[in-house]
Amino acid sequence: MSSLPIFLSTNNLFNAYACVSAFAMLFRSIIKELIPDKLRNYIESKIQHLNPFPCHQITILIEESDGLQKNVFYNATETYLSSIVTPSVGRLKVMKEESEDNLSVVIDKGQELHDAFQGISLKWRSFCTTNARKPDQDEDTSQFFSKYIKEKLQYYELSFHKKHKDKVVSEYLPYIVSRSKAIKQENKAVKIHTLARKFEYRETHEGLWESVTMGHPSSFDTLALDPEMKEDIMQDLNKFVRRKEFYKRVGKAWKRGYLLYGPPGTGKSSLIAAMANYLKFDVYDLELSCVPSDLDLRRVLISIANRSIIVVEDIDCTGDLKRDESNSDLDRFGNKVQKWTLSGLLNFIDGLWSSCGDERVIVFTTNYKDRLDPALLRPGRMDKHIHMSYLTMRAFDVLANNYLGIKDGRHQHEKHFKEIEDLIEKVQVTPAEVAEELMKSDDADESLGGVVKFLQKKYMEVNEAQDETEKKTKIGFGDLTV
Ligand SMILES: Nc1ncnc2c1ncn2[C@@H]1O[C@H](COP(=O)(O)OP(=O)(O)OP(=O)(O)O)[C@@H](O)[C@H]1O
Ligand SMILES: [Mg+2]
Repeated sequence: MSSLPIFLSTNNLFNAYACVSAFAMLFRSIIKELIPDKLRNYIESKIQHLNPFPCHQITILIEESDGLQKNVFYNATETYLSSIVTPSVGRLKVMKEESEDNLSVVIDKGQELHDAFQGISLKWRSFCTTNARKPDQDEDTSQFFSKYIKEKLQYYELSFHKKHKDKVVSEYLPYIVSRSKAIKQENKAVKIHTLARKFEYRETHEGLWESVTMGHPSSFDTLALDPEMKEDIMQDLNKFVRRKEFYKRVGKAWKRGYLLYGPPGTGKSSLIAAMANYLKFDVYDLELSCVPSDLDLRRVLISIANRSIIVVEDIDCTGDLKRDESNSDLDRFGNKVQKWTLSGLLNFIDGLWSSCGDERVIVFTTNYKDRLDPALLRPGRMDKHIHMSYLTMRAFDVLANNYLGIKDGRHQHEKHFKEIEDLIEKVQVTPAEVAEELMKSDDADESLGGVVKFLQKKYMEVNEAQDETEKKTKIGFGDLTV
């Protein structure tokens, strides 16, 4: 007797609610026609209070497209949701974009996901609706399928308590956009671009650059540099990328120039790769000898994307850097053509053209800083000069860890590390040379022994060279005194 009324009352309750809602809608449309706005708002607010089941929830729809244009916020939502997927989601879809490193996992249609933002509970649901029907007998199948795709609508529903509407719209939704950008950036595969061969012959004005995935494994962890120097470079890069507003305020183009100088094999190119991997910026390897004129140089530099590293390697060897207006060449038809000039390049670094493009890092490398035109070295031209020097003991620790997995060599391999420490300051060896020795064996002791022998040999060579010079000087004096 007692269970029946409860069952009925639940049913009745819903029926009653439906009736009240229908009546409220009808009543609202009548008063809309007949009653002035102010009075109408008042009556409507009273009706809301009369509603026995006030709806506290609000739902936002995020559709994949409006039928014609793609909704970029839908993509942002998809990326964001894939980063907060929990084990409670029963069905997932896996996708991968060509330009990205990682797989992205998105929730499948009909699935729910819960999120929290500044204490607000949010519920997400994924939907996919299709106007499923069979093609008519006389209907062209290709037309049917293109129509079918248009009629397939994917969307997300976001529900939350209506009192949080303002916060969700003004803070949570923009947060999704910025998070999705950051996630895309983290997953992005860094590319290296080189000037297309065709460019040399001026046959094309499009596709100036060709690119491949860089795949260089160098990182700040694997770079054998003194820790303070590493930290300083990383801090400098961090400061640069977050100072958009600062650059705008002080009226400077948002870019940063680095000059890396030092002997071959000290890690200049490795540092560039580490910077690119750290910032997730593409690298544009600018081979200046392929650039026929200042006009082309401008064209090439303008076509470089933002958030990139422009690299000019071995700038001291790049054509006739010191020649300027007289710098001309013959094209394949024998005509005299003006080549790019140093002033053209400098104009792009800090002249009027420098403000084309945002968030760009420009790196010049050289083995011989003293051979560079003073105009390039002038204070303020390249923001940071980084000396890549011969190997120090602290940098060797990084190599030993990279190549042999030795974390604390002074305890594990005390004898060898002591010998290396004694010798390394007395000779000039590059990280590249020592890395070569460390690759010779998988056995740590054998490898370290090889490094010791290599350093001893270098030390003997230094001593012999010194003896030789001293001998020559003595003979010289002898000759003089005779
Ligand atoms: N500082 C370093 N840290 C880690 N590995 C290094 C370092 N320097 C050199 N190496 C190793 O030596 C190889 C050559 O280094 P890299 O090409 O970066 O030198 P470079 O200074 O650019 O030389 P070059 O002046 O000839 O262009 C690298 O592939 C890397 O294996
Ligand atoms: Mg190099």
